[in-house]
Amino acid sequence: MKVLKDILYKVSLISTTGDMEMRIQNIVFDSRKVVERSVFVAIPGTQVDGHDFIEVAIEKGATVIICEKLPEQLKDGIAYIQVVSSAKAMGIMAANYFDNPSERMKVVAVTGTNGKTTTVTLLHQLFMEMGYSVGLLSTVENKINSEVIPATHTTPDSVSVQALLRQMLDAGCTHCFMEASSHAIVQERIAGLKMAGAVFTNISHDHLDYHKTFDEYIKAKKKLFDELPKDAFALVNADDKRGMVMLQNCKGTHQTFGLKTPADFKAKIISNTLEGLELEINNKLIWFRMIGAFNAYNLLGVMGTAVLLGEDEEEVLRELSGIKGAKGRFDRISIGGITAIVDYAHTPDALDNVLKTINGVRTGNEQLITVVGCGGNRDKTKRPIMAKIAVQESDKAILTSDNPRFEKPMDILKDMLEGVSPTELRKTLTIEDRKEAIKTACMLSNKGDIILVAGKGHEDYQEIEGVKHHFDDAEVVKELLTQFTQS
Ligand SMILES: CC(=O)N[C@H]1[C@@H](OP(=O)(O)OP(=O)(O)OC[C@H]2O[C@@H](n3ccc(=O)[nH]c3=O)[C@H](O)[C@@H]2O)O[C@H](CO)[C@@H](O)[C@@H]1O[C@H](C)C(=O)N[C@@H](C)C(=O)N[C@H](CCC(=O)O)C(=O)O
Ligand SMILES: Nc1ncnc2c1ncn2[C@@H]1O[C@H](COP(=O)(O)OP(=O)(O)OP(=O)(O)O)[C@@H](O)[C@H]1O
Ligand SMILES: N[C@H](CCC[C@H](N)C(=O)O)C(=O)O
Ligand SMILES: [Mg+2]
Repeated sequence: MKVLKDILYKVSLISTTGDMEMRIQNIVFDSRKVVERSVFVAIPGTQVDGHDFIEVAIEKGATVIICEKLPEQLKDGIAYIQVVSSAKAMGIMAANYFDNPSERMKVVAVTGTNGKTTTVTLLHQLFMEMGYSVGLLSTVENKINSEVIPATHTTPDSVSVQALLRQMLDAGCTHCFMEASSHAIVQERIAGLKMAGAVFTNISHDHLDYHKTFDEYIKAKKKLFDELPKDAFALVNADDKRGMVMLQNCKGTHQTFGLKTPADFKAKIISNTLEGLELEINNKLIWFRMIGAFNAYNLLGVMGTAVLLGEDEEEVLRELSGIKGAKGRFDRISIGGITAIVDYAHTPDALDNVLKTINGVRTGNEQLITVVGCGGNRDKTKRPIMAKIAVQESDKAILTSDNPRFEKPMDILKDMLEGVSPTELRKTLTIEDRKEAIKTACMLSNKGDIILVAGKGHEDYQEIEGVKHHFDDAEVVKELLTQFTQS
């Protein structure tokens, strides 16, 4: 058990009332999870305000309340701590509670619209191959070396982040590679973390439902770099025009990577096929198993990070050359002469990149059929753009459901269809049921054809009205292709 005043170290306080020597059990931000002697942190959210649950939390046993606005009536025996930002205070308190694990490890955060999971997964695999004990926080899974801890978010809440880092430290980890989503940065889920470095992959259209404007979305990513300490490195994609924006107010060491503009870490694409990428780096030709020009950026981000963490560039490239990447990112399934690609592209830029990659390597004699949908209760403005890209860059597009969440799938499909011109409707099908959509793509395919199933990648569920039903694109594709090519 910890003492209250100790976990408040470095928190910006407005006022305190009550016994600062109080012993506390844990830190919670959800009144439903309060136990005896909990610290309850009241956070204003997107749905409700945590301040409305202060009384309930006290009834359940909370003895410390962290809040931005003090309740009108203060209760005896309870410590009330007023702070500027409850979310930020929670991150710092969680770090103190777990004895600041990030100060004893090298933690690198990766942000950007696309490529975060790929970059951190490659880094995790690379450092494991190089003999380190390594932690991973990612959309697909969290890991302590090879032990998998299921992930619920791309970046967990700050208490979970610190608890996981503590477990990593206890397991001997020297490094942790983590994704920093824009939601997490704004919601201060990474407050209290000491970063050894941060990486910016790129920024393109996504999450405008949450950030409202593209400027606000850029600001969210930039906050990660603004808050880096002096001894950290900031590695950004120089070919993305927002790369330099990230560095504007960054105190850390500025470093860049790129394929087009001069950069500290640069490469040239020599060949790009469905088998992999050949890159020229520092006058050496190196073969990688990753597919698509966009992965050249991810590889450069990984190489730059490893070198900035003090690793030998030659060894890094040797190991990186053999690594495969994250699940559900350009996964190829070949059955009966038909190639299916399962990919997590769920933004316009990602879909465009994946389709351009496929179009760049195909012969043109085969058909390319794309099956894609858009998630419900997420940025609506990306829907027509994604449909337009799918239709324009494929021979046939089958628009279908992704995770409809609490929206009606047909409403999402209507938004998508807004992006398809009347002439392109000829090559567009709309099939709400995702399995039927994949089945139709398989039935329409002949030997040599390519099917892209985009949007869900590694996800093994389809979320409908709050319930996650088992659904795995790769599994469905394998089952149907086997059925059709054998009959
Ligand atoms: C929109 C969003 O990001 N929401 C996150 C946010 O919840 P919120 O602000 O909506 O919370 P709220 O329901 O309004 O409640 C406010 C406060 O009252 C508390 N409360 C609420 C009810 C109650 O009875 N008692 C109580 O104490 C809540 O615990 C909370 O502290 O804070 C929660 C705790 O950290 C997150 O779980 C939740 O993620 C939701 C589930 C979510 O879907 N988030 C997605 C959009 C997300 O974060 N995605 C990014 C990746 C995006 C990407 O880059 O692709 C991620 O990092 O995963
Ligand atoms: N560097 C990149 N630039 C553009 N597109 C990319 C890049 N890397 C990956 N992609 C595409 O974006 C998709 C998602 O990649 P990845 O999962 O690595 O991104 P992410 O940033 O972690 O996404 P999320 O925000 O959902 O966590 C991939 O399936 C691929 O289609
Ligand atoms: N991290 C992203 C994942 C989107 C994946 C896609 N399948 C969807 O459900 O929209 C989000 O929460 O917006
Ligand atoms: Mg991710």
